[in-house]
Amino acid sequence: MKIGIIGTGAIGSIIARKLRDKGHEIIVNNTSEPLELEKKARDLGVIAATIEQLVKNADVIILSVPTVAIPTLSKSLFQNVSNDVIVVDTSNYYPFRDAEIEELKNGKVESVWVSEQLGRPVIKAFNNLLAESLANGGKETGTEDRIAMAVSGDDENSKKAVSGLISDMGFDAVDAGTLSESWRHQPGTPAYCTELNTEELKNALKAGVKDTAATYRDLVINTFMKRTTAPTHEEIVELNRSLFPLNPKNN
Ligand SMILES: NC(=O)C1=CN([C@@H]2O[C@H](COP(=O)(O)OP(=O)(O)OC[C@H]3O[C@@H](n4cnc5c(N)ncnc54)[C@H](OP(=O)(O)O)[C@@H]3O)[C@@H](O)[C@H]2O)C=CC1
Ligand SMILES: O=C(O)[C@@H]1CCC=N1
Repeated sequence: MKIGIIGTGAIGSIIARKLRDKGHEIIVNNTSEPLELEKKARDLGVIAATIEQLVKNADVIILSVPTVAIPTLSKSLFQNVSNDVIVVDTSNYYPFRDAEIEELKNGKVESVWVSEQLGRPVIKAFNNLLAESLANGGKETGTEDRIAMAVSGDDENSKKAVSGLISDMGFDAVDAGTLSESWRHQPGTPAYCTELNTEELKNALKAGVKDTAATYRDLVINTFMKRTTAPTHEEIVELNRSLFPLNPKNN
């Protein structure tokens, strides 16, 4: 497929490399000047494009930027993009990092808000695994205990297509329902950054509680901010798992 990735940070870069390796044609954009963007694209082994070229030429557009950057995208960016083009949102909202966004602080489902900002439907995916899991946790289809990733949205065919890309990256995809249900894999839920297999993730998605998610999200951040050293990947996964006593992967 022809895949446009907006944002070449931790997540955009990992997705670009992995899907390139699976034979997809990847075009990327970020906020850098053209020469720097070209260099980034060369390093990733993909093609650089302006954001306008990218949205014009991709079958799937993966938006992988901080939440706070989403309202800064041009309101006309997707105006002439066909409805057949799938837009995927990888974002997670962290108030301490992404500024105060009243609607999100008041509980609006994050990807519903993103969809409203862009003025078109989105599929939510690639948000409930840490960069380290995405980079190194992938396994071949059918491998025992393959890590699963949640995918939500309102169009079944789009979810199937994105699930195929998730599998290409080495993960099982679990359909988490409609976009309005996608809070079930936001930060602070049992499905978030807990590295579960398919059955476990299905149960974790069911067990989520919307009203407590923001409190758990902030508890994790505050716990790590009190430390003088950065947490390891294992420590982040362990703390997220420990928030939910029923997590089957708790020690
Ligand atoms: N890190 C993680 O473990 C995970 C992160 N996420 C979510 O995915 C998203 C991306 O995360 P991550 O990769 O870590 O973020 P980074 O900060 O590493 O990268 C953000 C990227 O977005 C680009 N960018 C910002 N604004 C724009 C814009 N207006 N137009 C084009 N590009 C833009 C930046 O460009 P430039 O390079 O020029 O600065 C950069 O390449 C976030 O919403 C995050 O919450 C989801 C799962 C896990
Ligand atoms: O979305 C994010 O940026 C965060 C970082 C740790 C997990 N997800």
